[in-house]
Amino acid sequence: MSVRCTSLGQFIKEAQNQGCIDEELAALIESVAHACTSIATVVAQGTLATTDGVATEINVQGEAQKPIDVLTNAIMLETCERSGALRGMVSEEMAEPYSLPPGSPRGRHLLVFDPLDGSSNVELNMPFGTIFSVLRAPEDAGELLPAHFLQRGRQQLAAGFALYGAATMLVLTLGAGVHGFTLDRTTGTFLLTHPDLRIAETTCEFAVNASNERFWEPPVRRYVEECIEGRAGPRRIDFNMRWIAAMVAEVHRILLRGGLFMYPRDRKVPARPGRLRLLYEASPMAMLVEQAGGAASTGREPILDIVPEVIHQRVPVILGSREEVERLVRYHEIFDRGEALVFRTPLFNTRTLFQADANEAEGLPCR
Ligand SMILES: O=P(O)(O)OC[C@H]1O[C@](O)(COP(=O)(O)O)[C@@H](O)[C@@H]1O
Ligand SMILES: [Mg+2]
Ligand SMILES: [Mg+2]
Repeated sequence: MSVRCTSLGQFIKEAQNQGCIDEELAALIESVAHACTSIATVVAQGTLATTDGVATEINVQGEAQKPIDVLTNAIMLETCERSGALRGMVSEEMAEPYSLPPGSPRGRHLLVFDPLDGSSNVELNMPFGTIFSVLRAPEDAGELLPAHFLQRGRQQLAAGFALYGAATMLVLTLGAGVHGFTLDRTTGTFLLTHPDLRIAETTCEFAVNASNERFWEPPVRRYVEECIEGRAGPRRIDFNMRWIAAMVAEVHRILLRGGLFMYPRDRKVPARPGRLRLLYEASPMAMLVEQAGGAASTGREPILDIVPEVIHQRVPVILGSREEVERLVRYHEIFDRGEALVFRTPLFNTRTLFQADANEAEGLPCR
């Protein structure tokens, strides 16, 4: 059978036969894929899918909750609670964990998701997606508690996202590589079109919301400044920049052609350390990126090592091609040791001896 003919169902069955996943997890992944197919059908209707695109509520994040956020959340809940694989779910759109209704078949897993990532793109007909992560439920089957979801990213059993673009794709890891499936709309089946995705180790493309530059910490400012200086700067290479405003689409691009994505720590909202949520944005994406040979860090620790404190916790995110993430981590280390990070200011364009030496002294490759 050619690779292009392998369906998601066959792929999951094969993983089950090889002992990589059990029957319950297989059923859960099928349910998530089914939910994403339903969401793809709904969002393909564009603004016709909901009566209006105006925010109705403020969610637990303090962000405007649009009708399409509510609708996609309901599709995820209703489809996945029937899988027989779940004890409960956490969603970006719900303040508390969701317990299965009485009588629903129960299982030993927890599902965590962002039903619509990049919701500001919806009314623009630009790409957005759904992010999900699967955790093991604790053995004791008592009342479902938020604490049950507070597991390190390394404990994820599976993670992935659906991208609703011109084509709908499901990108998945079961802990052994990353595989991309494209929805065949004629049959409603996901087909394996991108097996074993690997992130290029080096890149000259980065993605960051540069309008936040004044709120960043010095290591991030130095990194971006060096990229922007291009061939004339210490990196000696011209970089390209992208910003789609949907993490799903940024990570998808990075899986296909390398790159760096970050939503770093900033001082824009001093009370929060980052914009993206750990459990259902940063952790699943970090698992995918690591499984594809890339790296994912806050700048100070690997995202997958963070022990969550609350279910809607936010963290800084820097992920993608390994060499670039490692460079940013080194810049954070230099800064945290109290050593100066010197900038060439655009106004005076000064190149200090320290900066020229610093690159060589740290062994940073000047390309
Ligand atoms: O362009 P901005 O406003 O900085 O925000 C973009 C970021 O916000 C997000 O859309 C947040 O996700 P939600 O749409 O789920 O709130 C990320 O996907 C993206 O990286
Ligand atoms: Mg999101
Ligand atoms: Mg969202």
